[in-house]
Amino acid sequence: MGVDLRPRSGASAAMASHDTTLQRRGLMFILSSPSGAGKTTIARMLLDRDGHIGMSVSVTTRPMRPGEVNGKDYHFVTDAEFDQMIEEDDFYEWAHVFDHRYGTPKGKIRNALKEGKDFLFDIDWQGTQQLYQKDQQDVVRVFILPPSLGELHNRLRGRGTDSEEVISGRMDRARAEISHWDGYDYVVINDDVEECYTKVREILDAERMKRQRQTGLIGFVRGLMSPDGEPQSS
Ligand SMILES: Nc1nc2c(ncn2[C@@H]2O[C@H](COP(=O)(O)OP(=O)(O)O)[C@@H](O)[C@H]2O)c(=O)[nH]1
Ligand SMILES: Nc1ncnc2c1ncn2[C@@H]1O[C@H](COP(=O)(O)OP(=O)(O)O)[C@@H](O)[C@H]1O
Repeated sequence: MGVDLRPRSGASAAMASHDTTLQRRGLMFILSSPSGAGKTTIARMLLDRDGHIGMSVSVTTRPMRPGEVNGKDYHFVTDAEFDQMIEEDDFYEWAHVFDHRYGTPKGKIRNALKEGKDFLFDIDWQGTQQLYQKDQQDVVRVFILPPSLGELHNRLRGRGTDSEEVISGRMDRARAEISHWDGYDYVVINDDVEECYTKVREILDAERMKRQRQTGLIGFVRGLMSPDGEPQSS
């Protein structure tokens, strides 16, 4: 039997006009991968195409790469500045990665989550574990794998941002990083970039719909069950 797609009129149009966008809690969407597998590429696609997610910009002591922007890709700081931030308890988490330190600043994340804002984190497995221990209910962990180690090497070379020595250090660490795949909720292989993006996007959309994140659901269902049966959408 077909579905009636004709425009609605009268009472049925009024019934259909309820705003059923329910209030929800934001989430902390973590993307991790061995260096070169494509998490920065996927993160940028999400930021460009989804107006509801913001980036958690990490602080790092590593030098800026050509094309990177201070305050957008990272907050680039000296060792002394990083030490001071640790002392002042400014980090949610921080870790040594390669020869440098990286950390997630506390900023305004907690309050923004309550208001329904989502945050994207490009952090490694150590940071992921720390965030998960602090805030299991808000964290969604996605691990991106390359289709092969040969392709990973090609991508690191093709990116053109690291010397051969740095690339070989990153390749040496790739196996160790991949061994943490089972500490994640989802694992996606980045072969074709658009396909990978679509899968990551589907994960994000489904996680946003989770019952426990939809804080407006209780009021909505109470309204439905009230004598007049009118939903309340906050
Ligand atoms: N724990 C933690 N790891 C981070 C943070 N920021 C970046 N990283 C990780 O540090 C690693 C190196 O990052 P980067 O130098 O940008 O190299 P890339 O992964 O090759 O682009 C990556 O695995 C990032 O996910 C952070 O705030 N905390
Ligand atoms: N699916 C893909 N196919 C081919 N090249 C890719 C793909 N995904 C990413 N790349 C390229 O590989 C390089 C590494 O990607 P990047 O996003 O910087 O990785 P990561 O942030 O994980 O270190 C970049 O030059 C990027 O354009």
